[in-house]
Amino acid sequence: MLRLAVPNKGALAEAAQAILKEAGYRNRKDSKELVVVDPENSCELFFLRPRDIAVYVGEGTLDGGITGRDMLHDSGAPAEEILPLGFGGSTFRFAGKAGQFSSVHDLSGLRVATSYTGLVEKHLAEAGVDARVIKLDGAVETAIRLGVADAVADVVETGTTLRNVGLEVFGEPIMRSEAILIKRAGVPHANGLEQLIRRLQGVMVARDFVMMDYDIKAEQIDKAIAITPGVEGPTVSPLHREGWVAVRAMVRRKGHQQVMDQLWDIGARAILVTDIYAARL
Ligand SMILES: Nc1ncnc2c1ncn2[C@@H]1O[C@H](COP(=O)(O)OP(=O)(O)OP(=O)(O)O)[C@@H](O)[C@H]1O
Ligand SMILES: O=P(O)(O)OC[C@H]1O[C@H](OP(=O)(O)OP(=O)(O)O)[C@H](O)[C@@H]1O
Ligand SMILES: [Mg+2]
Repeated sequence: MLRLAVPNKGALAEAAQAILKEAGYRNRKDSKELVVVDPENSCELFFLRPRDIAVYVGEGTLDGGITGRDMLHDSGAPAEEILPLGFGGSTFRFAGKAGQFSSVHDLSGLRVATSYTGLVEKHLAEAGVDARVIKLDGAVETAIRLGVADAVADVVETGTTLRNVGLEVFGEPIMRSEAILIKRAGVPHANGLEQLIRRLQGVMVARDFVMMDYDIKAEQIDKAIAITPGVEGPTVSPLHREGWVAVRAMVRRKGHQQVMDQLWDIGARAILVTDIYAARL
């Protein structure tokens, strides 16, 4: 039985539950359900706070989990990333009053508020900066106005939260984060983990790619294949029309309209794009 940790709240919860559902695992019926048994997939899902997930997985009580890369590094738990999941993207950055700071070195002797003390202390130590790290649970952006800190270090996605309180980021990003699948460091994959990885990869492929079909004159096929090389090479079949072929290839969803334009320009017609419902490459 694969024992898996899933965020029960916060920015990653909904998308983590959605990707597992798309991968064929059972979902919980309501947000009060903390454990779901999924006998068809030999799996047990434990709904936990995102911050605690690396701790459970690092201790070996759970075989795998979904959390943020920043939270994994912050925890210092002996767990490792095995698959980035392509959602929940953010950067982890220092911020302060506009114009006051330009690099991490300006923090020397000052106070930095954060909920990610492990991550920030490590970063400051690596930069050789001696600053005091103040641990807060959340809403850290307010700490400057209330005089608890001189700067903050927090998750930045759109930057709206910072702008709303008149702060701006400074220095290099401390980390680029996204949702990741983790397991305990240095142990072999538990039973069922390989299958989970393959299924999640399949969901990401189905999300990132579309299927493109079109007809084109056989003499143009080399140009067409250069535009739509597919994953392992496109399928080219004869068309019931002298001198024409039908082509089928997977194409990245992003930019597929430009690909259609290029195909049209070299004479492709009947260009059709369809969603991929599920995939296993
Ligand atoms: N606005 C956001 N956009 C994208 N990812 C985010 C955002 N806020 C947080 N995250 C990511 O989500 C993960 C969990 O953070 P989250 O804020 O959900 O947890 P939390 O602060 O412990 O919970 P809560 O905010 O519910 O108290 C982290 O990896 C973080 O990088
Ligand atoms: O750049 P933005 O798009 O504004 O997103 C970043 C904000 O989102 C998260 O807050 P959350 O809602 O998790 O509250 P918290 O600070 O209390 O954890 C994070 O801590 C930032 O405050
Ligand atoms: Mg938060």
